[in-house]
Amino acid sequence: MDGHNPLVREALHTPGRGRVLVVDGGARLDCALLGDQLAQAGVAQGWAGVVVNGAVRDAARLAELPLGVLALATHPRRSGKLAQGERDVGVHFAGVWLWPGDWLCADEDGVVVLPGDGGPPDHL
Ligand SMILES: O=C([O-])CC(=O)C(=O)O
Ligand SMILES: [Mg+2]
Repeated sequence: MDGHNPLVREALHTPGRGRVLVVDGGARLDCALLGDQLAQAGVAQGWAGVVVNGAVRDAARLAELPLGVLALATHPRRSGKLAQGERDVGVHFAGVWLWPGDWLCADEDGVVVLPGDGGPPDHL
Protein backbone atom coordinates (compact mmCIF):
# COMPACT_ATOMS: atom_id res chain seq x y z
CA MET A 1 0.00 0.00 0.00
CA ASP A 2 3.09 2.15 -0.24
CA GLY A 3 2.51 4.68 2.52
CA HIS A 4 -1.29 4.91 2.26
CA ASN A 5 -3.74 3.43 4.74
CA PRO A 6 -7.39 3.81 3.61
CA LEU A 7 -7.58 0.05 3.01
CA VAL A 8 -6.51 -0.51 6.61
CA ARG A 9 -9.25 1.85 7.73
CA GLU A 10 -11.76 0.07 5.51
CA ALA A 11 -10.84 -3.37 6.85
CA LEU A 12 -10.93 -2.31 10.50
CA HIS A 13 -14.41 -0.88 10.03
CA THR A 14 -15.76 -4.27 8.98
CA PRO A 15 -16.49 -7.14 11.39
CA GLY A 16 -13.26 -8.76 12.57
CA ARG A 17 -14.82 -11.88 14.11
CA GLY A 18 -11.67 -12.51 16.14
CA ARG A 19 -9.33 -12.35 13.16
CA VAL A 20 -5.91 -10.75 12.78
CA LEU A 21 -5.45 -8.14 10.05
CA VAL A 22 -2.11 -8.51 8.27
CA VAL A 23 -0.89 -5.33 6.56
CA ASP A 24 2.05 -5.45 4.19
CA GLY A 25 3.37 -1.91 4.14
CA GLY A 26 6.49 -2.88 2.24
CA ALA A 27 8.57 -2.37 5.39
CA ARG A 28 8.32 1.41 5.02
CA LEU A 29 9.28 3.09 8.26
CA ASP A 30 8.66 6.75 7.40
CA CYS A 31 4.92 6.90 8.10
CA ALA A 32 2.37 5.11 10.26
CA LEU A 33 -0.24 2.83 8.68
CA LEU A 34 -2.10 2.36 11.97
CA GLY A 35 -2.78 4.54 14.99
CA ASP A 36 -5.08 4.62 17.97
CA GLN A 37 -8.18 5.73 16.07
CA LEU A 38 -8.06 2.91 13.55
CA ALA A 39 -7.08 0.45 16.28
CA GLN A 40 -10.06 1.54 18.36
CA ALA A 41 -12.31 0.93 15.38
CA GLY A 42 -10.79 -2.54 15.09
CA VAL A 43 -11.54 -3.24 18.75
CA ALA A 44 -15.14 -2.11 18.28
CA GLN A 45 -15.45 -4.42 15.26
CA GLY A 46 -14.02 -7.43 17.09
CA TRP A 47 -10.59 -7.75 15.51
CA ALA A 48 -8.06 -9.69 17.63
CA GLY A 49 -4.92 -8.06 16.29
CA VAL A 50 -3.06 -6.26 13.54
CA VAL A 51 0.36 -7.24 12.17
CA VAL A 52 2.01 -4.44 10.20
CA ASN A 53 5.03 -4.84 7.97
CA GLY A 54 5.68 -1.16 8.46
CA ALA A 55 5.23 1.45 11.17
CA VAL A 56 2.44 2.49 13.56
CA ARG A 57 1.92 5.55 15.77
CA ASP A 58 0.10 6.50 18.98
CA ALA A 59 2.07 3.64 20.54
CA ALA A 60 1.24 4.45 24.17
CA ARG A 61 -2.48 4.34 23.41
CA LEU A 62 -2.15 1.22 21.26
CA ALA A 63 -0.56 -0.57 24.20
CA GLU A 64 -3.66 0.09 26.30
CA LEU A 65 -6.13 -1.32 23.80
CA PRO A 66 -7.34 -4.93 23.85
CA LEU A 67 -5.85 -5.50 20.41
CA GLY A 68 -2.61 -7.31 19.64
CA VAL A 69 -0.47 -4.99 17.53
CA LEU A 70 2.89 -5.96 16.08
CA ALA A 71 4.84 -3.65 13.80
CA LEU A 72 8.41 -3.03 12.72
CA ALA A 73 8.62 0.41 14.30
CA THR A 74 6.76 3.52 15.35
CA HIS A 75 6.75 6.77 13.41
CA PRO A 76 4.83 9.99 14.17
CA ARG A 77 3.90 10.88 10.58
CA ARG A 78 0.47 9.86 9.33
CA SER A 79 0.26 7.94 6.11
CA GLY A 80 -1.26 9.06 2.83
CA LYS A 81 -4.95 8.75 2.11
CA LEU A 82 -5.06 7.25 -1.36
CA ALA A 83 -6.99 4.00 -1.56
CA GLN A 84 -4.01 2.07 -2.87
CA GLY A 85 -3.29 -1.61 -2.46
CA GLU A 86 -5.19 -4.90 -2.46
CA ARG A 87 -7.26 -6.77 0.08
CA ASP A 88 -7.78 -10.46 0.78
CA VAL A 89 -4.64 -11.56 -1.05
CA GLY A 90 -1.53 -13.50 -0.04
CA VAL A 91 1.40 -11.40 1.12
CA HIS A 92 5.08 -12.23 1.39
CA PHE A 93 7.41 -10.57 3.86
CA ALA A 94 10.04 -11.52 6.42
CA GLY A 95 10.62 -14.64 4.31
CA VAL A 96 7.10 -15.99 4.86
CA TRP A 97 3.93 -16.19 2.78
CA LEU A 98 0.71 -15.37 4.61
CA TRP A 99 -2.67 -16.25 3.14
CA PRO A 100 -6.18 -15.32 4.16
CA GLY A 101 -7.30 -18.06 6.57
CA ASP A 102 -3.84 -18.78 8.02
CA TRP A 103 -3.53 -18.86 11.79
CA LEU A 104 -1.15 -16.52 13.59
CA CYS A 105 0.22 -17.14 17.07
CA ALA A 106 2.05 -14.16 18.51
CA ASP A 107 3.70 -13.04 21.70
CA GLU A 108 6.33 -10.47 22.65
CA ASP A 109 8.97 -12.45 20.77
CA GLY A 110 7.28 -12.62 17.39
CA VAL A 111 4.78 -14.47 15.22
CA VAL A 112 4.37 -18.07 14.13
CA VAL A 113 2.21 -18.79 11.08
CA LEU A 114 0.15 -21.96 10.85
CA PRO A 115 -1.33 -22.75 7.43
CA GLY A 116 -5.08 -22.42 7.23
CA ASP A 117 -7.38 -23.67 4.52
CA GLY A 118 -7.06 -20.56 2.35
CA GLY A 119 -3.67 -21.78 1.18
CA PRO A 120 -1.53 -20.79 -1.75
CA PRO A 121 -2.75 -21.47 -5.27
CA ASP A 122 -1.33 -24.67 -6.76
CA HIS A 123 1.13 -22.79 -8.97
CA LEU A 124 3.08 -21.42 -5.99
O1 LIG B 1 -5.25 8.29 11.08
C1 LIG B 1 -4.29 7.60 10.74
O2 LIG B 1 -3.90 7.50 9.58
C2 LIG B 1 -3.55 6.83 11.78
C3 LIG B 1 -3.81 7.34 13.14
O3 LIG B 1 -3.17 8.21 13.65
C4 LIG B 1 -4.91 6.74 13.91
O4 LIG B 1 -5.51 5.76 13.47
O5 LIG B 1 -5.14 7.24 15.02
MG1 LIG C 1 -3.94 8.82 15.73
